[in-house]
Amino acid sequence: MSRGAGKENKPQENTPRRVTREKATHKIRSHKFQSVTPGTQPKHHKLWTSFVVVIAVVVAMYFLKPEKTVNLALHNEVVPFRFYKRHCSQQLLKEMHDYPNCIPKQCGRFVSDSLVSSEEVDILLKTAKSAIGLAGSSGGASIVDLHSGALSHKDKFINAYSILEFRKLLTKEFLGAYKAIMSKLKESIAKNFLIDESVLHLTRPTFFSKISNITAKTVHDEYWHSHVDKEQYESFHYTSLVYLNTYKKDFEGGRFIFIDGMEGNETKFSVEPKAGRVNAFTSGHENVHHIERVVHGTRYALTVSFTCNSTLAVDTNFATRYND
Ligand SMILES: O=C(O)CCC(=O)C(=O)O
Ligand SMILES: [Fe+2]
Repeated sequence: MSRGAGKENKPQENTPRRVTREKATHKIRSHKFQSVTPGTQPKHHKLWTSFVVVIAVVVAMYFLKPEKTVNLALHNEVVPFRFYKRHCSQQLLKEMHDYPNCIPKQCGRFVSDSLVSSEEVDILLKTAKSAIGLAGSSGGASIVDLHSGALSHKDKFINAYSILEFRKLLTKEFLGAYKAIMSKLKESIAKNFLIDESVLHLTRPTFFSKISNITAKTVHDEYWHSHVDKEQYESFHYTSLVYLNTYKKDFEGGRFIFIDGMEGNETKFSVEPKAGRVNAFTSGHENVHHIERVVHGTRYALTVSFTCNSTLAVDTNFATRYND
């Protein structure tokens, strides 16, 4: 371990290392009570110093080891399509037992910048800003779910459909873009997880989110905890996210992070949000994730969920009755 000790007790040919180490230890012990001449440092002190330094470095390296973060998609690159395969978790397979045709033939995650057009993103972002702007959480995270009408308001939720201005936001242009995006997401999820599209159903919550660095006031504002979507939202089997604005340009922090592996030996995969980018994945334990805290600016996204359970399906024609 210590270079000094190695030199001083250089083992003879055929001398087992263990014996040599014992000698070194003995030597150190036998010097224990020797007096020290001021200004000089006895050899055993040097040995101890080196030993302590080496231990400190090893401990520091263990605790300060650089996090293994792989970039799945950077904000300043164009990702036509990128798939990262994962083994399906046992929990997900067990839970999907009742929906055999809906079980993914491969689990994992994919990112695509080519599914949603910039015109569609503009329409979604404009509506998300206006809708959440009608109320909004007093903490850092607000949502509006178009299907249930849940809209964050201070420290609770109100029904957005009770607000006339909200209903007016559901224009034909917006609903057309929303429906088109839903069907592209569904098609792409079915294609990439190798299932038939007919077994997938849009479900809720499917919602716009707005995140800023305002201090959390309730648990609903604490968006940064790592979680499994299947546990957080029971209806989810497949999750997709459409980012409506861009990391580094519109906000700092707020990257989406997949966390693979056991605690202490994790590998993280980051997806940097970018306007129009889709991030989709199977909703089980194979895709534990969290959002990094937003430290500056405002992040907007749309969470879209699909279920295999047809009794939990929601309709994209949800708003037509309010819009005639
Ligand atoms: O907005 C995101 O990037 C992720 C949101 C999320 O993890 C969730 O809604 O469960
Ligand atoms: Fe999530």
